[in-house]
Amino acid sequence: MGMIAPTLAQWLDDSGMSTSNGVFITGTDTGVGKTWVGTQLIRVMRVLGREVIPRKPVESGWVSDLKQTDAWQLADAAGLPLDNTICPYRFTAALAPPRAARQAGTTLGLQQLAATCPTRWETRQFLHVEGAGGFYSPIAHDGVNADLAQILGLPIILVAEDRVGCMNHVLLIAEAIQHRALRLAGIILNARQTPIAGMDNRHDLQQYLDIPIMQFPCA
Ligand SMILES: Nc1ncnc2c1ncn2[C@@H]1O[C@H](COP(=O)(O)OP(=O)(O)OP(=O)(O)O)[C@@H](O)[C@H]1O
Ligand SMILES: C[C@H](N)[C@H](N)CCCCCC(=O)O
Ligand SMILES: [Mg+2]
Repeated sequence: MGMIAPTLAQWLDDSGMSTSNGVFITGTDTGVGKTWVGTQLIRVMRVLGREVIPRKPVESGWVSDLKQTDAWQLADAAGLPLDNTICPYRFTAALAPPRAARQAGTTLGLQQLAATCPTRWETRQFLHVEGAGGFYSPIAHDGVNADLAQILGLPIILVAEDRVGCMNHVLLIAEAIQHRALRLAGIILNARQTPIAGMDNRHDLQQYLDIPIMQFPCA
């Protein structure tokens, strides 16, 4: 994280995150780096003096090796042990949460997921909520990630994999966020693989979006 931290701290300022009460982290897809980026964001928020309250309201694809779970990684970044408050709904099937829940013989509603998050917290604290999958992925039997973001009313950070094809996904989601009158605080273009020569999605997207866009390097 060493190299990225100062840039990330600046980006958190530009996006208003460093003074926000929290964030809903969404993605253009599953596996784009919401947890990867999120853990680094949490660590920088702590350096900036905030106490982070991590939440992964539901995690499907839950594995017995706890350190591989999103919930454990978010808790660890926040300096907390993993407990049931951080991620109370855990399903082993690596499917969309409502289907994974059904396979486990239960159902999961949006209000149950919203209730995993505090309704009040202190100014020094920062609520970090990671959704499941992408912005329009179903997250409960009665709604998609966007609906949960709307109930929580938190500003949104959109994570996309920095590759050819991501601009379409980013712009579609930016429009959906605007349509729902939510606030898109910033975008992170995460290079899970070495980007191909000549590509500059940050520059190109910035022609369309007046919000801070940051690139995350491939580790
Ligand atoms: N910049 C990066 N460099 C190298 N590996 C990365 C990078 N970003 C993410 N990864 C790896 O890619 C995989 C997917 O990332 P991550 O789990 O953060 O995605 P996600 O969006 O949180 O997925 P999910 O929808 O399951 O929550 C992980 O194995 C992670 O370690
Ligand atoms: C199992 C995976 N890693 C996520 N937890 C769930 C992703 C659901 C995506 C559903 C979809 O948009 O088609
Ligand atoms: Mg994740």
